[in-house]
Amino acid sequence: MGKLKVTETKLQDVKIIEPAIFGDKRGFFTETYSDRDFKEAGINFNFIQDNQSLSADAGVLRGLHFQRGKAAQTKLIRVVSGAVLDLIVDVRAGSPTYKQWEGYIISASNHRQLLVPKGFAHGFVTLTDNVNFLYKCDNYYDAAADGGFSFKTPELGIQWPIDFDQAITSEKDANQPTFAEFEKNNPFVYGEI
Ligand SMILES: Cc1cn([C@H]2C[C@H](O)[C@@H](COP(=O)(O)OP(=O)(O)O[C@H]3O[C@@H](C)C(=O)[C@@H](O)[C@H]3O)O2)c(=O)[nH]c1=O
Repeated sequence: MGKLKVTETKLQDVKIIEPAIFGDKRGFFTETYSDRDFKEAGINFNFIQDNQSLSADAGVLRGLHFQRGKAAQTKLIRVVSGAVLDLIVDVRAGSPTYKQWEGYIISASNHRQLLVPKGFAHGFVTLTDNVNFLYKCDNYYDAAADGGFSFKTPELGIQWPIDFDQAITSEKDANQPTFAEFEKNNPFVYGEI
């Protein structure tokens, strides 16, 4: 039995990973990332950048984001304080789950990690104050390749657990193009990224 519990999701190539947690009277210990164990579990990426964001309040909404072209990123995300609803959309044209979305509760207490493949738009909304959100990426940040579309995407039927009037967002995210605009020049093709 491996140290990692890996669960497939309804979205093609998206996995939830739960490392072993060793609890005792002091608290717990866990290996949050072992290159060997992840590769043995079939999760074989060359993660080269680690990111952290702090969202001070519940109701912060970041997304929906991706990097285009050669700068596309696989992300391995987790939360070390608080809780989020992490929400991703498969935007790989030709994917069996194209345009499908799913939300996952990722929290400090459930120790879940989410593997977000290249060609997914990614975002999250904080469900608590003081969310420290960590993620590994297999490609460097490239401001020129940074992209996104609006979290308000009625055509995708996304159900965010928040009233958009209450969401705390960046200026950039408040002014992202619509999904329909994004789709006219969708750079992601299933099997080619
Ligand atoms: C993402 C990123 C941002 N930055 C800089 C750019 C900017 O000045 C500042 C804040 O950037 P943003 O507003 O884009 O940060 P944020 O809205 O938190 O962006 C992140 O959102 C989540 C949902 C993701 O999926 C990530 O890939 C990333 O897009 O940090 C870097 O230097 N390196 C990075 O890797």
